[in-house]
Amino acid sequence: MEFPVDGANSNQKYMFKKPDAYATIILYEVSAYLVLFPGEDIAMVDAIEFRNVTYAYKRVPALDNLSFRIPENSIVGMIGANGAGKTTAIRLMIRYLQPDRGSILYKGQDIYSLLGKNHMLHGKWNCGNKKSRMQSGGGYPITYIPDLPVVFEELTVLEHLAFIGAMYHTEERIDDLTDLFELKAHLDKVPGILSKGTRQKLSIACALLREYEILLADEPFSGLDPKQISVLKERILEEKCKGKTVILSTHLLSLIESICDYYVLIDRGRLLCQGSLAELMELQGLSSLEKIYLQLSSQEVGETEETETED
Ligand SMILES: Nc1ncnc2c1ncn2[C@@H]1O[C@H](COP(=O)(O)OP(=O)(O)OP(=O)(O)O)[C@@H](O)[C@H]1O
Repeated sequence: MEFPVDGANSNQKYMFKKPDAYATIILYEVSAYLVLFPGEDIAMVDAIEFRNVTYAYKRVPALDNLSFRIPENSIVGMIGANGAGKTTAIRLMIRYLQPDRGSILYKGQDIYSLLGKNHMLHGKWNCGNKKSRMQSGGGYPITYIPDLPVVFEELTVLEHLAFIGAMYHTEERIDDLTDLFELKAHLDKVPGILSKGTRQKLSIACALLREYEILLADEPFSGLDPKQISVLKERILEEKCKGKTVILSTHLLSLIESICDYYVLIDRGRLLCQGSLAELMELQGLSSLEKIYLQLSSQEVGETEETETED
């Protein structure tokens, strides 16, 4: 590798005879950046960050001072027992619910600061064309596969897709998605006569139809046959290759172990642990995600039982 030498152009930024000196100035600039922006992680940006989030449904506590991070451009598995708070965390991320305490950040910005209050709930902020959304600062580009498909009972499969495609100006994707999820034979049917798995595929196609940066998927494999599970896994990996972030809430640990880069384990609304599989395996001295989950969740139950007995 050649480095610029003195004399050629005195206005050039780095003029050193030795590679060491060149490297030194780069190190100096990186260090200066870290001093100026100590909270910034150059290598890993957070797509989403929960900071001490607490949420209760009236008097039912669901999340308790929960903090975790979702690294950008990764596939993240959100894992926890029934009632642990995964769906609640997802509903907070899509701004369907609002935290009682704490904050949720999207790339370092409070999710509620991203667009005006009038656009906060139920996807209203998505209205308008692509250009106006870009002009409004890029908005909050999250799409969502709910745990139970949300459908309009009177609309056919094609009408669902045409409606959403028209809203987001992405009609051109309908053909590919109906092909991919084998929906072509069902285009004229209303949801009431579809099988559970086909309703789920409609829900997935609706979510993938729009432009987004983060895909939140709550039990997305529910009801899918083995071929379609494989199709969805492939599609999720492709989305990551395109720079997207995917958050998967699921109980199917062995299924997601092959695709997730990072895990967030939740128990009764609190964080059990988070990290890559390698980090978690090293930390816990165990060889699989299932073993880690079973070990940590049984520890937590044991601790609680002890406390309750003492009381
Ligand atoms: N609409 C609601 N009203 C009252 N309590 C609720 C409501 N939704 C959830 N909860 C409670 O909040 C807690 C967290 O539930 P949540 O659905 O977030 O758990 P989860 O981890 O998604 O569970 P699962 O794996 O069974 O889907 C539970 O105690 C649940 O009973």
